[in-house]
Amino acid sequence: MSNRILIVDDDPVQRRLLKAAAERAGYVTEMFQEGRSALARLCDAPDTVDAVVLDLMMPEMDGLELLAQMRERGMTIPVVVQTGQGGIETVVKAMRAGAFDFVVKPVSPERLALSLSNALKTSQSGAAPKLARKGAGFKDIVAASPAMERVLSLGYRAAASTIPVVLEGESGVGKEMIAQAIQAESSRRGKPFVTVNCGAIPENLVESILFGHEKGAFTGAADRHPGKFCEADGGTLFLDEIGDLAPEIQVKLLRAVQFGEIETVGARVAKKVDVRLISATNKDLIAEVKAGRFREDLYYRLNVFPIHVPALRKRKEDIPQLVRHFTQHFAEALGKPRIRTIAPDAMALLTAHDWPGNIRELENAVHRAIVLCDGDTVTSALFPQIAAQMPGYSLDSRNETDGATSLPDLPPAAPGLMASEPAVELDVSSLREDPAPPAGHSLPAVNAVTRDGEVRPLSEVEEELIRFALSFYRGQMSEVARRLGIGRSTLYRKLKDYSIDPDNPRREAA
Ligand SMILES: Nc1ncnc2c1ncn2[C@@H]1O[C@H](COP(=O)(O)OP(=O)(O)OP(=O)(O)O)[C@@H](O)[C@H]1O
Repeated sequence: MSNRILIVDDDPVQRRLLKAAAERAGYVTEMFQEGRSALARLCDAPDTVDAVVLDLMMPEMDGLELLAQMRERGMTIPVVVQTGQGGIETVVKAMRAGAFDFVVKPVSPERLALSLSNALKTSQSGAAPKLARKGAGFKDIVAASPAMERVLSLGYRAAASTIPVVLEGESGVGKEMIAQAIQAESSRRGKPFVTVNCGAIPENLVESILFGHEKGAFTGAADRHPGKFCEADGGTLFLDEIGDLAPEIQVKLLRAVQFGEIETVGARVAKKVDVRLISATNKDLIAEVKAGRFREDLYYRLNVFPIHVPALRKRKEDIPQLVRHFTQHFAEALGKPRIRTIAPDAMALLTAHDWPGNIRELENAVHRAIVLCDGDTVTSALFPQIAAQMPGYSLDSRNETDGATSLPDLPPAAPGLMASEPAVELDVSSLREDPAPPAGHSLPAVNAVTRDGEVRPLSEVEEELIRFALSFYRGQMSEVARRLGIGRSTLYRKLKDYSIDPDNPRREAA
């Protein structure tokens, strides 16, 4: 059956052009001249729409508003936004709001067809094929940074006993993965590892899900249910989002931890269980205790061995290894063994991004890129959402009709400093970082040669490199100095010499 595309544009001429182009590419179309009726249609039957082509500038509910409303309602239908020449700022906003791609008016039928086919490919590939999780040990955790080495070393120690552990850290940093590794490395390996997301269970069901219920214990309890504590008997219970647990359940949990016994709903006697507890939270638990939302006695019972898992932006050294790891995994999982190379501009972009969604976000971004990758190289053009969020990276509208979101424009053929670096062999796989960025996706590198083919003066190259490093490391002076291999005072002197404003390295200092 043909895919159905919603076209939302207030301009009747544009609507006709888009309809003709989409239908020529084999899609069924539905037309809307403003955002509100399109939203009503989407809310009515979202499953019957495969993609949306959305004009950003419309009266009343504009494209950005419609996009926000769709995301608020949890709709993941891919949206291709279209903008007029020079509307790049709005495009950046739209990409941040989750648009899949953007095109510039008047879009060519070929460009629209390519964008829609990419959008449909990603949405139809479904959820990420999960990495091997059950039984995964410390060896499966990718870590290159000293911060993660510390986490792993604490994890190994925790595995040597049954001490209650609390893993603290933002969502997506790998807390559950570490909990599994602790279990896999402990004497309980091979025993049940049961996960409960305390924040996701409706309040009235938490007690029976955790501690179980007898048949007929309450209306609707048609059968006996053992509960997660019983399921985990002999193994480990992983309590995710522990900070979301209601106060009445906290009391019962305290009893289970203190006495090793649980009270099943509707049962007359308590039951002994042998469960190792690992909890996780992305809240500041001590602040929750201070605010009276989390019991202090329970806090001290659970938090005997705290492990803080840092956010990915605080351990950027892990990013290249993670990118290679996920690339290899998804290339295999999606049957694309041809993908063996990561372009340096892609690696630079991914390393510079701050990853608010941490490793989960990185994993999803690489998954999406591998789905879209038709060649053998992962390029930065496969990460338009990330590029849109990067200060210093510009979405160059001139190349949009070529089907690519291009990154900073540089003299095309001149060999850059980075381009002269040798290929890097990946340690985790046979993947290779490509030393030469493909044409049109040039690295924001410093070129060694002028457009006339002559070597540039050292001072010019140095100045450009310092400006680039300041943007790349977001003005973190110690990091910039360390990476450039100079002292901080030398760096400050050079900023003065070259009149570089560290807060805005692309401009001249005042
Ligand atoms: N160091 C790592 N190496 C490889 N994969 C990782 C690593 N850390 C996390 N992941 C992957 O990232 C994803 C998110 O990890 P995980 O679910 O463990 O995070 P979390 O901190 O428990 O998140 P949440 O708080 O939202 O539950 C998983 O698919 C996991 O396999």
